[in-house]
Amino acid sequence: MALLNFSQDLGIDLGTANTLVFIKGKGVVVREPSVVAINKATGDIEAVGSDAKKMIGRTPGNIAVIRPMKDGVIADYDTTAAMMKYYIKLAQKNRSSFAKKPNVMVCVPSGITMVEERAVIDATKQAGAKDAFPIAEPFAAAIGAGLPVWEPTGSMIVDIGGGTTEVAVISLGGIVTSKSIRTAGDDMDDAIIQYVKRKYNLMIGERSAESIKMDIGSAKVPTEVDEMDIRGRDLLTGLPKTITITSEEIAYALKDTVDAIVESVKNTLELTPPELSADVMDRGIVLSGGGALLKGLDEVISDETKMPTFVAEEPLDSVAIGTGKSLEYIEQFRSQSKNSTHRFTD
Ligand SMILES: Nc1ncnc2c1ncn2[C@@H]1O[C@H](COP(=O)(O)OP(=O)(O)OP(=O)(O)O)[C@@H](O)[C@H]1O
Repeated sequence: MALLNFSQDLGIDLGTANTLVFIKGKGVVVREPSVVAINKATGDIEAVGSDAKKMIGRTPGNIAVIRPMKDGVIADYDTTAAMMKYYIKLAQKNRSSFAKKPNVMVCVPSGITMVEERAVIDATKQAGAKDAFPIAEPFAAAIGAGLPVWEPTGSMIVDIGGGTTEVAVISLGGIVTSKSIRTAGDDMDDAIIQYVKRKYNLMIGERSAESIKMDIGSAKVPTEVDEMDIRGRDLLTGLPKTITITSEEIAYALKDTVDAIVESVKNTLELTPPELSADVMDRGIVLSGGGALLKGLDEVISDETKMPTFVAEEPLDSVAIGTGKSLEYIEQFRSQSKNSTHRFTD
């Protein structure tokens, strides 16, 4: 019975774009979009994750597709709790009915307010956690990217997600300087939508904008120009129309967002004590999160800061892996943080 009665603790990357669940000993077992489709009449959940994401922009009037997280924090509490419950169940599908509720390490942006953080803790408990421990996202990302966060040396991480970009310099198990801006991948998609609308009078959806970004998007004007056909609704005639767009145009559309990200990295470096800056100079800046996959972003950051810059090995999984690895320090989190990341980030 003792074996059946064990609890399998979880690490959760509750992201604006994607939610990932990590189980100790197994690694990342759930990797799904943070999207839920709800029947407006009954309130029932129709689909969660990739099935719900496919419905974006394609639903009949009675179904609403919701992205319950915005800018890294909970925008729709009940839907977030329901989504987490679904993913926790999915992660534990072979769990014994005698197993105890899991403790959950869940990431939150470093710029989160106390109220926003409390909502994440409560939603995680409502979703089935025995106890929930918030961990600052850049700290988790740095652990997941394999940086030596516990050592007396400066490690710099830039985590670019869907809703937030988190920049932090970490040493001796704590965040020394950090900056969290609510500008990231979603803003890139929006910039592409606005550019196509302004230049071509063409309305495209957020899923199309995201695939343009992933296929031909880049942080700087590319030396070899790519082209892509995109379809949308002509705002003048109201009819469907196809246009061809170039990677040069997309780099131009993304410029303001990329500049904001670069600026946040520079601001953090300016506030970093000199010894730690010297460490970062030696070891380089590490980029994580899906936004790190934007072509040329590492080069632009390196050019602008004059620091070597690398993309983490599995940028989309770094935060989840970090929350999972932190489960080993759960007692430390329990006594030190008393459920607040603010002690780690202040
Ligand atoms: N190849 C790619 N090129 C550019 N952007 C990409 C690529 N792959 C994924 N992305 C973007 O990465 C973002 C999602 O990253 P990630 O899953 O790390 O975010 P998140 O953790 O859900 O968000 P947040 O940390 O802000 O809450 C999306 O905006 C997605 O479009």
